[in-house]
Amino acid sequence: MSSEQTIAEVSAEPGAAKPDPILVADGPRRSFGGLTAVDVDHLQVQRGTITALIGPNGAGKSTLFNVLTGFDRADSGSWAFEGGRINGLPGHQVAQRGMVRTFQLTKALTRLTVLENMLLAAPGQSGERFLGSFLRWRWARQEDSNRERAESLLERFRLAHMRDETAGSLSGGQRKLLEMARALMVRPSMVMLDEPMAGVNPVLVESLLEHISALRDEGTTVLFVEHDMDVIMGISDWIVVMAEGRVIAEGRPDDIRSNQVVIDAYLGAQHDEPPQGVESGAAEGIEEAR
Ligand SMILES: Nc1ncnc2c1ncn2[C@@H]1O[C@H](COP(=O)(O)OP(=O)(O)OP(=O)(O)O)[C@@H](O)[C@H]1O
Repeated sequence: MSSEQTIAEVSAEPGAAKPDPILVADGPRRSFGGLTAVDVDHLQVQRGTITALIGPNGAGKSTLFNVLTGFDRADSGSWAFEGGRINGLPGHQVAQRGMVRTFQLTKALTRLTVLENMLLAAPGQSGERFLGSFLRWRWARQEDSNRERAESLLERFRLAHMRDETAGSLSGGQRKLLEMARALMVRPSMVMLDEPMAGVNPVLVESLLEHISALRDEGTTVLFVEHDMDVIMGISDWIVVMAEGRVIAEGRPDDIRSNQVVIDAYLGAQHDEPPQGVESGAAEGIEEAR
């Protein structure tokens, strides 16, 4: 039975148990001063699915991403990836275990070429100066395989012709492709994408969506934060909705479209802050579907 078939049988409720979860989180909590940014009871991500993490501005989505991937420290909670506890591990160790998140290219990275960006994201980038001759030989072999993988990912993401250009010369959409390609250098079993479509033109959105579907079809689990409701409803197998730090709803796109708690959360958030941009589109998308 495929993961999609099994996810179809899961009850649409916050904290729902999944048939084959790749990630299981118990009580991740993070506050900043008096503000509780994340306070999630329980969350499971089903292996082999595309799961969207959505919610109004300030819901805690990015903070939850940061905490789970070891790029921010939780106040409490424990979580396991592929059955092994990963809370407390730094980001690079979480990535080594196969759970990798994308990052926006920093200023420093935009000065490097596209190919150099890929190679920097490869495994085994440290310790070169301490290597003995045998290890240096092995390292060289590793370099060759990293380069091969980088070249083939650049082909796949249609960036090969840009390999020697600086990353800073890429368009917004091409940068998003590069961010995704970089994440795949370590052959992750789960990728976490933070707003992969932000600022991308419609043609490249299509291309990014195809890449995300292809990852799922190859067996990679995808968890992504996104605001565009058409994208979310169109591509997700499962949707997790956060508001005010908590998971307030979970389900398939059809469950979420008609979920009054979700509609209220978006409208409530808009009431606090005047609707603008994608946020207003998001709430309208949900309202239209009622
Ligand atoms: N480093 C920080 N210091 C203080 N407050 C923070 C910090 N990071 C996040 N917050 C606060 O935590 C809350 C959750 O923020 P977070 O960025 O996780 O939400 P989000 O759902 O990702 O929002 P958006 O969709 O706008 O990106 C917000 O109120 C935010 O202001």
